[in-house]
Amino acid sequence: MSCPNRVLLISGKRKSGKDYIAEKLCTLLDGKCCILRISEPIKSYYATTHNLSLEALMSDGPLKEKYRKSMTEWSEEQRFKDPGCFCEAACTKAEAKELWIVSDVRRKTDMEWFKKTYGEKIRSVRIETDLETRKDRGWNFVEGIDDTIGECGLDDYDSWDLMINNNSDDTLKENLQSLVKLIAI
Ligand SMILES: Nc1ncnc2c1ncn2[C@@H]1O[C@H](COP(=O)(O)OP(=O)(O)OP(=O)(O)O)[C@@H](O)[C@H]1O
Repeated sequence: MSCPNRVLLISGKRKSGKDYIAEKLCTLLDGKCCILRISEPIKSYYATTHNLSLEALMSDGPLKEKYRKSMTEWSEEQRFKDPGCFCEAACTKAEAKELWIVSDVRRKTDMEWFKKTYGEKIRSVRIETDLETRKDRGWNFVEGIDDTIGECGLDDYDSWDLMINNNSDDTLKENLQSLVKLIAI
């Protein structure tokens, strides 16, 4: 496993814009970072066993929604055996870069694993986005997803290093500046 100087953990509700912010930040830091997704090893398994395109599962398209529930159930079984298994699998595959951005931290066990593994290198951000905006971006309440630990596990976490609003691009520049400051090595 390669070792970065900084690990930025991004959390937020579905369609809050975690990937969007991660990609904007990554582009701004041109070449110094890479984005990790804890969901990647889960989707990788699914793509292989269901003969699906991993790319389509990773993107913000309908395939991801179709399999989300069943992937969540399978991943819960794996986490029951080893809570950090997908965090570890995502890090094992990551490129050697100064900064890793983990764009889908969803559970307290994720936070715990990263803190235990990368200690002082960790910075965390929670993205807050209004319900109406998330709906405009395609979110709607799905029983078995939006009321589970994978979506609500960090709702009551109160030790974020930074909280940002992502309701529109009006605050994007300001948000990116705050993030750059936060990850200063
Ligand atoms: N500030 C923004 N301005 C315009 N569009 C945005 C903004 N933030 C996010 N979006 C759009 O909203 C949609 C959802 O964003 P994104 O996929 O980043 O959310 P997410 O939190 O990663 O969602 P999920 O948890 O479902 O993976 C995308 O189409 C993205 O382009």
